[in-house]
Amino acid sequence: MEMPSWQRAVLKVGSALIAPDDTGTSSKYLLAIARFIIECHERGQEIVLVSSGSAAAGRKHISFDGDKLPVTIKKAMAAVGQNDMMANWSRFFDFPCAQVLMTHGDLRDRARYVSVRNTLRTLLEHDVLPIVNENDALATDEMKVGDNDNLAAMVATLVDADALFICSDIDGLFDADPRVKPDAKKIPEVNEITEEIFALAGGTTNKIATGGMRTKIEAAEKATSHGIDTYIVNGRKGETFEHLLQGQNPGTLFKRQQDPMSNKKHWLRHTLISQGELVIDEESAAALSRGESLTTSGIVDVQGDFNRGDAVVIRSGSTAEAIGKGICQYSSHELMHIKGQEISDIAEAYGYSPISEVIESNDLMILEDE
Ligand SMILES: Nc1ncnc2c1ncn2[C@@H]1O[C@H](COP(=O)(O)OP(=O)(O)O)[C@@H](O)[C@H]1O
Ligand SMILES: N[C@@H](CCC(=O)OP(=O)(O)O)C(=O)O
Repeated sequence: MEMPSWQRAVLKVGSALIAPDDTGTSSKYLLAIARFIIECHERGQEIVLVSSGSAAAGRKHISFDGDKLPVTIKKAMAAVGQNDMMANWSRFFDFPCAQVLMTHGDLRDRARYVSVRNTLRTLLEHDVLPIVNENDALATDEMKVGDNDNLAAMVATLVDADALFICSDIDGLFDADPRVKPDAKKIPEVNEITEEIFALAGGTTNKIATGGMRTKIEAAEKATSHGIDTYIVNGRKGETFEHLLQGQNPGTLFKRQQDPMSNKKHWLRHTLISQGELVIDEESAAALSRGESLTTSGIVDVQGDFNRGDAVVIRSGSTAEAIGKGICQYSSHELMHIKGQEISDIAEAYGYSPISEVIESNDLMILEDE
């Protein structure tokens, strides 16, 4: 099946390909992937590699026999294995590789997001292969993306890629997990990612992997809504990369949406994690869908505990539906006092003139925009 052409792609490689057993990194599957990267490089197509496998590689240095890997052990494995993983990749290329480690903290802060974006773009301009991973050794639960499928989708939007290739140990998305149902059928193309598509996904059976199929579909949802074609392919098969080089889809293609979201709206929707909720009245909901800002007077209720600058979900008081998400200029504590009031009344009651917009239209994404 023919695939759309692309100029810049993010290639995500899972742990099962980097370190397939307990003996550390292996070149078994990487050789074919590296050849693909080199061929793309020679054709002038740009690649950003998102590589898992630091923890899997670190198993060789830090032994652990139990069933459930403690977080501290996994972090230590990641710290030592990251080095091996980078060295394993670098030896295949005669162009330089750059290690870029990030956490969700670097992506949800707009200034840091722009800074990472500039670094990645500069590396590409200078013909360096960026190799991205989550900074597992340092990331806390609150700070991490948690899986490299979603991280790869965020990186793909960061660098404005036109394709995302997720290389796993399976031929694509099947109508059930083939390891559980051997007669499951592969789905070559997905035009729209619906709840039914998510329902097909099972978890992973690999102890050291993170996501399973669900996080790959989440990644596809993020990337396709930014106009990026997303593929799940089998990185264990050399012919996968021959097909890709010939412009043939060897796995599952999730087709990009025709009207992709702007960069900032995409970041708001898919990168920022909301810390609370604002319930608003009907009049305000109508104003928001006309592109206006959210003001204090339309807020009926405030839920959660958030600070100024945090993202919040906006919910309609009449239908209880989530209608948008935005960056809030007030903390939840402040809003509890001033919700439902006109700005002039607040000024009179509290003796100061607060900012009239609780969420500026610029910092707001309405779900019906998608
Ligand atoms: N519907 C499905 N189609 C294909 N694979 C699925 C499905 N549901 C669950 N899986 C499982 O997802 C696994 C791939 O995810 P994972 O182990 O996290 O790999 P990676 O390390 O490449 O991220 C497959 O080996 C398969 O067992
Ligand atoms: N950042 C982690 C990998 C996380 C992850 O998503 O793993 P995988 O499911 O194998 O892609 C590591 O390098 O070990």
